[in-house]
Amino acid sequence: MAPQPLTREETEQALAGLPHWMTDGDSVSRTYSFEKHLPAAAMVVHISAIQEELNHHAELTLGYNTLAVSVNTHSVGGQVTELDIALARRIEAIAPGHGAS
Ligand SMILES: C[C@H](O)[C@H](O)[C@H]1CNC2=NC(N)=NC(=O)C2=N1
Repeated sequence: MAPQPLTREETEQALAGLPHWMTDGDSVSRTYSFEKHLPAAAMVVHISAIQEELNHHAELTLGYNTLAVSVNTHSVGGQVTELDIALARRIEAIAPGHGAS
């Protein structure tokens, strides 16, 4: 069954439990900072493994010591669904282990 798009209010409620994540109404996103480049790159690989497990994939933009994550659900026309929130929660859970802040 196709996931149901969340309203903006539902999205903001869900993000209340995910500090530093934000929404523009069409996606949820967060930018992480690192001390160095390689830990940021390693977190990309770790996120990629989670994404394959969930079959849900974010846009990941790797900078020198930053990693920007942005995700929405393509199958419902690029809206936010619980699948995006679930991925954001999984990413948040691994972030401290990569020294991301
Ligand atoms: C065929 C495959 O299941 C789909 O393309 C998956 C893969 N990853 C995905 N990722 C995201 N963000 N949205 C999707 O709708 C989506 N669909």
